[in-house]
Amino acid sequence: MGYVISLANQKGGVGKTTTSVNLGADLASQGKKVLLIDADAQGNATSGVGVQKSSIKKDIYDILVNEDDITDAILPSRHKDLDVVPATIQLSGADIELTPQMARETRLLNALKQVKDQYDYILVDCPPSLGLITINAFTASDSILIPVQSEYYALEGLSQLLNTVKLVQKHFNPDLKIEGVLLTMYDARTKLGQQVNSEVRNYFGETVYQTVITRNVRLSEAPSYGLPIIDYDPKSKGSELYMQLAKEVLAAHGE
Ligand SMILES: Nc1ncnc2c1ncn2[C@@H]1O[C@H](COP(=O)(O)OP(=O)(O)OP(=O)(O)O)[C@@H](O)[C@H]1O
Ligand SMILES: [Mg+2]
Repeated sequence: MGYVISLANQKGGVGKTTTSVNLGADLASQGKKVLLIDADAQGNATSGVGVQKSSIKKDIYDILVNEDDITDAILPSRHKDLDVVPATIQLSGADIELTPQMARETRLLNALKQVKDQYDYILVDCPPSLGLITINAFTASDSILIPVQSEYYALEGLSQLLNTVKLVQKHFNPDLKIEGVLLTMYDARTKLGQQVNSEVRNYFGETVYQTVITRNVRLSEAPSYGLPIIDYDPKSKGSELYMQLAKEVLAAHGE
């Protein structure tokens, strides 16, 4: 049965998509069957795994708003054992369109029931907001992985995020857990980086991964080639670190 992990933080540009794409590809490289769900209208996870816009017939908007069959939206990525449900700019109107609809929070949960047993892990790349799309992701998830950028105000907004988790636990998904907190774009040479690292560990304790993702220019280049880092530059530091993260995630699941 597929284990569903949402990658979420309503702060923009903290590494949600980079982590979704690379953790997804690395779990697949470790022999897992992975489905990556792009739940952001920017469609960065979609292009990041090499899916061409012209090959998209249905996308996550059709699943959430029209309740179309999710199997019609799933596409293979260029990485073995990594499939994707793409997103397009269409999704930008979904929050407003969903608002007056029935069972608007459980659309993704219901859609995933159909394909859950075909995957080991399902990763949902959330948008930088706590709106209905993120609520759908949390309602459908077993757990949430929170990327935190090693910058000033790293912890800002996290209490709001945790509050949304609590609301979803209360109303829709009592078993929702925090999978882990991941420090991203870390620069060990700066005092600030070290400070944020210890602040985040003080706040979240054991939940923070041992693996810390440092800044690595290869990680920012890979998406423009439509490749996860393991295919773009497997020997890079970024690739090594995301593989380490994948192993840490697997170990936490007893694998
Ligand atoms: N470890 C890293 N080293 C260098 N660049 C990185 C790293 N992680 C992410 N980036 C770059 O930083 C930018 C933001 O990352 P990403 O798109 O993963 O964040 P996000 O949280 O998904 O953003 P959004 O909130 O807009 O969806 C991207 O250009 C990405 O390539
Ligand atoms: Mg993103």
